[in-house]
Amino acid sequence: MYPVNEVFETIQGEGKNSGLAAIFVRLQGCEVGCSWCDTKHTWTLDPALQVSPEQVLCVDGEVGRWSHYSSEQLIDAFKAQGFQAKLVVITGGEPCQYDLTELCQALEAKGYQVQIETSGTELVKVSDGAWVTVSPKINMKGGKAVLVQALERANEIKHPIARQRHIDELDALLEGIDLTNKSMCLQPISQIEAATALAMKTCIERNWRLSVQMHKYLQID
Ligand SMILES: C[S@@+](CC[C@H](N)C(=O)[O-])C[C@H]1O[C@@H](n2cnc3c(N)ncnc32)[C@H](O)[C@@H]1O
Ligand SMILES: Nc1nc2[nH]cc(C(=O)O)c2c(=O)[nH]1
Ligand code: SF4
Ligand SMILES: [Mg+2]
Repeated sequence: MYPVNEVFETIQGEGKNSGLAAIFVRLQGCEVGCSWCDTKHTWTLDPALQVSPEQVLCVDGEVGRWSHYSSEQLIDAFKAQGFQAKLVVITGGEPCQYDLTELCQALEAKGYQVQIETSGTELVKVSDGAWVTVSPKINMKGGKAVLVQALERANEIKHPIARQRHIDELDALLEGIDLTNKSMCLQPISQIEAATALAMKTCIERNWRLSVQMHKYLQID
């Protein structure tokens, strides 16, 4: 069973899959504590905020409520909601605090492509076919060996940046990691103008991809 904060269908707004229709499954719980996190309501698994399964089948806003779901119950819920998307994005919170292998396999058996959004602070336990996006949280919980496992498994590295220091930290982190076949993205933190300008400049220099959190400009979830 997985603690689910919200399930909704929208357009993937980040990374290489930007623009694709996607079902989002947001798992509750994260211990990393990024100061600029845009989903702080997912940090705590508060027993007082456990609700019935039907209540998480819509966007949460900022409440932080959650309910337990098995893989089969999630797939049944997608059907009951009439969702059409073929991409399922598992995010959080930090989804990799849970072993996601069985969930990925159950979704893939039903024909879904699975994408995982993770911080690299926990070992990545997913199916071989899952598209893993690592948004590395440097100098935070987890430690170097865990982060290296996540970076090596990553299909995509999507780094949130505001200042040059963040790019320098990423470069140091990626030393020794084989980037062949990895999609590289820079994502400006919180639509800050200077961050966006720096991300664009660096993406042009390096032939990387700009990820602007399209959903925030579109004012959708
Ligand atoms: C909310 S996190 C959940 C998944 C996982 N905990 C992680 O950090 O990758 C989803 C994505 O949003 C990014 N993010 C969170 N807050 C942001 C912000 N204020 N500006 C830009 N990106 C942000 C994260 O870096 C991550 O790529
Ligand atoms: N539309 C949309 N795209 C997203 N891509 C990653 C998201 C996330 O919160 O992990 C996210 C999200 O919250 N909404
Ligand atoms: S790791 Fe992800 S969910 Fe956790 S605080 Fe950082 S951005 Fe937010
Ligand atoms: Mg988000």
